[in-house]
Amino acid sequence: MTDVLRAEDVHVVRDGRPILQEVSLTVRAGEHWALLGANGAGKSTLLSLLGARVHPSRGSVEVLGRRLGLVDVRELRSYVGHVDPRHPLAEPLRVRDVVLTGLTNSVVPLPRWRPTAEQEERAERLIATLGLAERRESRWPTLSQGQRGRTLIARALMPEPRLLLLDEPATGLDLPGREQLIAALDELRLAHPTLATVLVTHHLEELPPGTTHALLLRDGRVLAQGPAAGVLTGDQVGKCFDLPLSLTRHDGRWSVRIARRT
Ligand SMILES: Nc1ncnc2c1ncn2[C@@H]1O[C@H](COP(=O)(O)OP(=O)(O)OP(=O)(O)O)[C@@H](O)[C@H]1O
Repeated sequence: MTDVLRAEDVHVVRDGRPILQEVSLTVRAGEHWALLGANGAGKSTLLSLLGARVHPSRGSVEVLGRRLGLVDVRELRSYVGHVDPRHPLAEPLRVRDVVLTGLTNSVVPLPRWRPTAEQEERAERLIATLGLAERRESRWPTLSQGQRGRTLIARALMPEPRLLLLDEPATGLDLPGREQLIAALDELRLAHPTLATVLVTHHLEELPPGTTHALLLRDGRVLAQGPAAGVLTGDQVGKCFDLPLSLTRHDGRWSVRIARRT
């Protein structure tokens, strides 16, 4: 399988403080990674690095064989969809127009820019895949947080990225919103079999059943990584959060609780 992303021995230092240390990660086409760790462990920093928004202080990051620092970051970013729940949209754009801004990588439509018929068709298909067909004409301020999240995923997919980065996409969602998001992510996996994803979350309950791999970060270092079944265990996740944990998996979904002493 193709390497979509390869980070090797990456270090990030901010204000003289190490934020990430000795992080290596390879993501291949069709893999779906969960990135877990306590507050401040470095998850968002790692995601920004993978999305070519932050440069490593040491080590290398390659997106589709192109090395960060040696090629135009705008070119690298065009291969990566980054879904940021803090998307700074203030204007009352319609869902379909927000989705189309994924092509211009702008917050609002660029003046005089018009999509082609194929681009409009792609936007419609993604809107349908993300379960937003009935909302295509709704305006941003009238959308629920879950609908906004799914709109941003469709937007990030417009330029046909090979890698989709999702930073806590279920934050603030109610139960139906969270479940719709998880179903939409699984649908996406089936509709785009070569797409790779990296999803940051605090809650294992938010992981889609299609999650194939996991990486646990602790204090800026990789505690464990690899196929999800081997990494998402009570023992490993417990070490990551410094708690005695018990994990179970049912119908592809994970749940976690404090382990009871016997
Ligand atoms: N711009 C910055 N300058 C200095 N330190 C920073 C900067 N951004 C983040 N940090 C620090 O880097 C560490 C990792 O932050 P990061 O946001 O990557 O963690 P996280 O695992 O995503 O945390 P959370 O779960 O709280 O979102 C934290 O200690 C944070 O204070």
